[in-house]
Amino acid sequence: MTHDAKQSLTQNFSELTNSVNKAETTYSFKTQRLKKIYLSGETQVQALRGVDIEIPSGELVVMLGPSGSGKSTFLNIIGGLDQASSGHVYFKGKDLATLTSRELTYYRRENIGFVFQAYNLVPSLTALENVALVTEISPNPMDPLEALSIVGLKERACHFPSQMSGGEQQRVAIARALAKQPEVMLCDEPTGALDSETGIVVLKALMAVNEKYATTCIIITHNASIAQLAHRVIHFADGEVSKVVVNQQRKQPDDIDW
Ligand SMILES: Nc1ncnc2c1ncn2[C@@H]1O[C@H](COP(=O)(O)OP(=O)(O)OP(=O)(O)O)[C@@H](O)[C@H]1O
Repeated sequence: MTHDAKQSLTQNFSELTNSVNKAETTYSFKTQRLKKIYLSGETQVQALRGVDIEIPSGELVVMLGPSGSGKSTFLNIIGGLDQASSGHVYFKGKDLATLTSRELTYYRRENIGFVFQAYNLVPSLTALENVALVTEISPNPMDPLEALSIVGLKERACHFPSQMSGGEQQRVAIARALAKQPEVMLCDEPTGALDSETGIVVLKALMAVNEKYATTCIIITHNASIAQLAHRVIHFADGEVSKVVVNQQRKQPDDIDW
């Protein structure tokens, strides 16, 4: 695609999201009757059974629920990695279902930072180069070194992934997601592979991102203690939201029992 075509698409999407009803813009996401059915041979799996939820901008949200309750499916759909079978996802008021696949690519690239349990760093690139990979294709990136500094790794910028611990590699992955200055960070089990001490450092990095940039952070975890850090806790059960709890008091990562 030519540079002009890219610019035009980017502009179109910005116009789409900027032209939304102002009342909607305090929410990063709203979903309505969101359903997802996976077909596996002759079997149908109802992963989401009609999820209605609002996720306010700037919040740190934790999603809890048993294995298979639909958390990752939900995250993948709101992140534009997968499509719902029916229902709606509104990002700042704009229905994702109306976007072409190309617009969806721009939506993901410009608005969403992904962090997964696997760090997915390029082994032959330094920490700084891994972060710079993303900033090179982002319209509004921050300096990669600044992103590394927010996660406490400025001094490790020239190190390769093999020279870093799991927690450090995950912090590089967070810096990489953060460096494009996304509206939202979607984190699927970001501490799943880490011991408690390292996990706490990673959670501190995510909280720093949420506080410093008001980035909406949505974190899936199996560790119920992590819910104490959140503004809002969304419980999933059997493809539905079973409960939403707004924490009146939040804890700091150092104060939770892992
Ligand atoms: N690509 C797929 N094809 C078929 N079924 C799928 C697919 N992805 C997920 N599922 C099924 O959908 C349901 C919800 O899965 P999902 O991964 O969203 O749950 P989860 O709450 O994230 O689980 P976990 O905590 O184990 O990651 C499960 O029954 C799962 O087996």
